[in-house]
Amino acid sequence: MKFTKMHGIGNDYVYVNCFKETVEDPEKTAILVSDRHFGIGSDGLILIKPSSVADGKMEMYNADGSQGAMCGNGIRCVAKYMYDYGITDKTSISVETKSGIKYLDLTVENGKVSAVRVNMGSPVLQAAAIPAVSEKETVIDEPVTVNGREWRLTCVSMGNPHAVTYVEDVKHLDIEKIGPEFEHHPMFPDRVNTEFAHVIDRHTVEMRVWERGSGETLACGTGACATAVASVLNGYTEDEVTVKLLGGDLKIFWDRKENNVYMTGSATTVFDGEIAL
Ligand SMILES: N[C@H](CCC[C@H](N)C(=O)O)C(=O)O
Repeated sequence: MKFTKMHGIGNDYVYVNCFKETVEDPEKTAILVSDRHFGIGSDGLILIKPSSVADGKMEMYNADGSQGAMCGNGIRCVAKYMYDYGITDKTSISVETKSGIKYLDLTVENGKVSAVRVNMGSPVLQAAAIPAVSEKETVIDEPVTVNGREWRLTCVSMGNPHAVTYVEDVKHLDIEKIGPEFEHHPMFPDRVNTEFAHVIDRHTVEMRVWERGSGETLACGTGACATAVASVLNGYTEDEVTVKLLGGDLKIFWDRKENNVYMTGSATTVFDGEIAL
């Protein structure tokens, strides 16, 4: 199987051009290629496919083989791949996802995409996509007990479920211990992506993330959007927020008039390869 290794500020995936290749069992393939010792090493697998309703289609799988409904860092790399590898020559494109069609604007430098701005759509505050709290309108103060202490969650869906909680110190967080306890908490029957955020000022938040199906990643695009929305809802920041992650920064703007969240960030190609499956 031919593939391209790419990352969005360190959130790395194996990308397969399914305009040319076919992946018979994407769940199994995701587990295999994601292994950082016996495979290629990645946070998961992303298939770039033709679409009947958009310029392309993104199908995303976490490292454990579970399918994700949306991937912010991934869709920026999908757009870069589509332009750099000649699938499209447009600099404003659409990509079909399990969470609807997303619209992207590409920044091209020396003939290659260097950055992408994504309209990530409207945040779902009713937590309809988060069954545990779906009866609530806007979930700002959902208490949950993890690791013997109570945490305050702001639950936001960006097409996939996120629980944002605020901490004083993200650096010394025992995320390997508490991350899985949030991910598998009974209040989230579909599991959840959890963001541990610290507000730096009214335009800046730093954050670490424990992703559903992949564990701690260096960055999470949908998680950065959820964190920005949660920070505005809690009155901590303005509508324009730089989210600082281990792998780099993402610029998030929640356009309250449109009720759309815009995410701007880089996309990087590492290498092309071929793996015998
Ligand atoms: N783990 C996520 C999918 C990947 C999201 C993340 N890598 C991003 O950049 O948005 C989920 O199962 O909902």
